[in-house]
Amino acid sequence: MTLSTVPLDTHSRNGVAELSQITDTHLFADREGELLGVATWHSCRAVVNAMKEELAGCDAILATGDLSQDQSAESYRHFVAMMSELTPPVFWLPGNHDEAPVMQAELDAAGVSQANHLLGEHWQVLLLDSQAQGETCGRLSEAQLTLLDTALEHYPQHHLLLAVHHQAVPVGCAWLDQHNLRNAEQLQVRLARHQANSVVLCGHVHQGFDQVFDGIRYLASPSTCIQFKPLSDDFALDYMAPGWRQLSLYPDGRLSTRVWRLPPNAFVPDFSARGY
Ligand SMILES: Nc1ncnc2c1ncn2[C@@H]1O[C@@H]2COP(=O)(O)O[C@H]2[C@H]1O
Ligand SMILES: [Fe+2]
Repeated sequence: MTLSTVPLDTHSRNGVAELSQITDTHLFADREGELLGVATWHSCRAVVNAMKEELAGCDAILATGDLSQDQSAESYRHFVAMMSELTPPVFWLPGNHDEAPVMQAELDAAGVSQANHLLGEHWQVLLLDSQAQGETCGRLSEAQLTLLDTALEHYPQHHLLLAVHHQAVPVGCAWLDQHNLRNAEQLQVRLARHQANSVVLCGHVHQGFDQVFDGIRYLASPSTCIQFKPLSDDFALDYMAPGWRQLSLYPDGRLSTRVWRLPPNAFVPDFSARGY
């Protein structure tokens, strides 16, 4: 496994790289398929429609896993069909619900980039695979950690946006934090040695999150379908609407970001559900 690098062209002003993140679409082969009362194709459709309005100047879109709920080829085709409506190139990594070979085949066939490293003038974006076969939690293999080592060795002055499906720090939901990135410290020791800024971006937790631990900023983002309630020990859904994240990467290493959401009460889930 080697770095597959593509240029991160900054079409926007003053060398600022503009990215968007879409995550945890949980699509089914059947467009009417529901996850806890939310028809995930329809909620993803609505998010993508809303995203389109905000993509002017966007340089790349990051899809951070759990794209499928049923691991079907058709579910990935639905994803690709929606992404093909967007102008910026899309880059992806797998989540615990994904079936990586099926996903890879479908995304390859559709020409979605397999690159795992985007290199701009001041920033690099690295997409890592944290899937642990058959498990809900995540783990970075030696091969994935080597990718990180290589990126940091080759581009020590570049600020790093590291995208990975699982959360590397607790988000404060006990039931979700048991499904975390198990060897997060392997990542953290490497980022601590990096001379430039590091920001870690994940999906998986279906909620907005933005906190700094030991000088590293950790971001998580809403799903395009169901949302999990922040700071709940037991499984709990949230009233917040589906959404996505927008990120601006500045030449001096600053990163500004915001979460966009559909209007309140769009795609209300079944609040009696206790899990899936
Ligand atoms: N009630 C529950 N308790 C613990 N884990 C759960 C529960 N319900 C679902 N999960 C798992 O937690 C995961 C969190 O997000 P995912 O979409 O990856 O998939 C979810 C399920 O695999
Ligand atoms: Fe997940």
